[in-house]
Amino acid sequence: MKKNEKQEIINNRFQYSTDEVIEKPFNWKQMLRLFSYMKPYGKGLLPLSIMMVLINTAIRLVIPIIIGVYTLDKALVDKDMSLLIILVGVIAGLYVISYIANYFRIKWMNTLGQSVIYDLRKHLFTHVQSLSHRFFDQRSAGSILVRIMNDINSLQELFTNGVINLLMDIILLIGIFVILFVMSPELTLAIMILLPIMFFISTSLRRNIRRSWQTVRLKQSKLNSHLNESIQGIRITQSFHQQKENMQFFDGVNTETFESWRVASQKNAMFRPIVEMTNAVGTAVLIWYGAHLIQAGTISIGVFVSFAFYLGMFWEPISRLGMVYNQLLIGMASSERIFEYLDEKPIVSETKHPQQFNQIEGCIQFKNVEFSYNGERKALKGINLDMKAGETVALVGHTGSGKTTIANLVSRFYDPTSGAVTIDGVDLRDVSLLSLRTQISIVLQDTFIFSGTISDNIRFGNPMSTMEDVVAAAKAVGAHSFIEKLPKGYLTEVEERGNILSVGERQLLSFARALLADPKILILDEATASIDTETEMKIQKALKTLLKGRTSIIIAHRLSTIRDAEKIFVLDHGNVKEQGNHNELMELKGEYYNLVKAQFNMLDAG
Ligand SMILES: Nc1ncnc2c1ncn2[C@@H]1O[C@H](COP(=O)(O)OP(=O)(O)OP(=O)(O)O)[C@@H](O)[C@H]1O
Repeated sequence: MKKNEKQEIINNRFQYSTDEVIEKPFNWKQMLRLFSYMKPYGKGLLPLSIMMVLINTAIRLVIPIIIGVYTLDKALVDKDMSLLIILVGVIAGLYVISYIANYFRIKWMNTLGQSVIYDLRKHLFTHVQSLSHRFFDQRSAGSILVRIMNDINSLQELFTNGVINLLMDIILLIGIFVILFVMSPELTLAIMILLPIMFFISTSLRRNIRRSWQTVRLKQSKLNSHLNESIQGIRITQSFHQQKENMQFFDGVNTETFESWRVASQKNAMFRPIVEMTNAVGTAVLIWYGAHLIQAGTISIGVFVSFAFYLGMFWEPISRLGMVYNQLLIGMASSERIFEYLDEKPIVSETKHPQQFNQIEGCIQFKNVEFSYNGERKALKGINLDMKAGETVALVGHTGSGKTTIANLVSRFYDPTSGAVTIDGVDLRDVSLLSLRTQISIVLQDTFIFSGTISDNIRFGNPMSTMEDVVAAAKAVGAHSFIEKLPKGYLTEVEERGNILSVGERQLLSFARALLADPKILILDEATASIDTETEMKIQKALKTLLKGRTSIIIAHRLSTIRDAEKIFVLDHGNVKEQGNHNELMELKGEYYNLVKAQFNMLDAG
């Protein structure tokens, strides 16, 4: 294979659904929404910071007048030394006040900015946690991370410096303009003629820059998705010795990110030279036309000097406004993406007055339930299921037949496309989600273990339970003996995903977790598919304890584990093909019989 072809294959090996470019014009409504996060500080930090800004700006505006008009034109011309000393003292005093005001402005603005970022991140994370499974089906974990971390971080600069700089610069500009105009309208107009030219050049750059920053965000999101996936899948990568290829892909994405940054910051950098060029032309106009006005006796030397001071001060806020505008553009792109998540409604939502499930029997019914994940292919095609309270029900069927989908609907991670799922006769759409999920525990084959101690993991569904409860639950499901052998027993720290534990041990842990949560309904998805016979026997014993007194749905490929189930549903392409207990179904000599026989033959052959 040619080198290029190989690179092409590598470049296409991972496809990440990147966020589409959200291309909208500058949106005041959105800005207001963003700034509404400052509202809680509207009576404290915000007015205090604004006050500091006003003090600082007023001082900066008044100093050139004192220097030009009073020091030069009065004290020096009149040779009034005592006035000169007073004026020097006043200027020094004003500078000290301005430094102090500046200190507090920076301090308070930083606190305000950090607080806004804290609130926004909290709001976004709380909201994302409440979203339905479909939201997470459609997005990579990496791209969600980018929004909660990077997009919010990029607003930090805007809230700590941007907003207040904007205010300060606008006041400065208006102030300077008014003062200049009062001092000499002709000279002001001569200099200001450059403003529209500058405005025109900078606006044409704006759109361009905005797009570039959006591209940067997209590339970053792709990079994050790949990083996240690479680390999660590192074991598979290493076992298939694909590190080099992975690195090549990473390198490609990394280079794209770098390139997009380069382009965006290059465009960004063009603002300053434009401003400086205008500054130079402005100074030339001032010297040429100002000298002419002095000669004509229209303005004094003091006014001319004040003008020079103000002109020096004038371009600085203009150039900073360009920077703030960029921050606003980055902020716009980020906030659009943040608000897009915040506006996402959970597709599984509660009615206005949902019913509380406090004490339930646990009788589950599926009535003509049809369901499709994507609106195209049906995962369930109008099925009817009847599970009595306290019954152990098994779902079997070939891969993709819809078993997990049934479990998803019982937990109401999705709503049926048509038909209804009921518990104790109540449609799940009318039940409070919290009260429903408190009644249900799910044990997945790929048990998720969180970073923390073993006991924290068992306690996950019932954080208030005592250590005695934790140990009792572990003993009941046969997990106690292996936990005891761990270096620190129940206090042993396990990292994310529980890598130090075997699959069977993780499963026993999740059984203990489920038992401690004491649910009325238990769902075991493929819970015993990947363990050895000895562990399986242990787990069978544990299961007996676990299933007692609960309605249990077991999804298992190992048919031996469901022999005792009161009812077995055999699924086929989203339909219920057969139902009955083990003996009835064996007698039927249908699909179930064939499945059992196939598995028996396979074991025999093995
Ligand atoms: N999140 C999803 N988005 C889109 N389609 C999905 C999703 N989850 C499952 N499907 C599809 O729905 C169908 C039923 O899937 P389901 O997970 O219920 O099968 P299953 O019987 O549990 O399979 P297995 O035994 O392999 O776990 C399959 O065709 C599957 O491809």
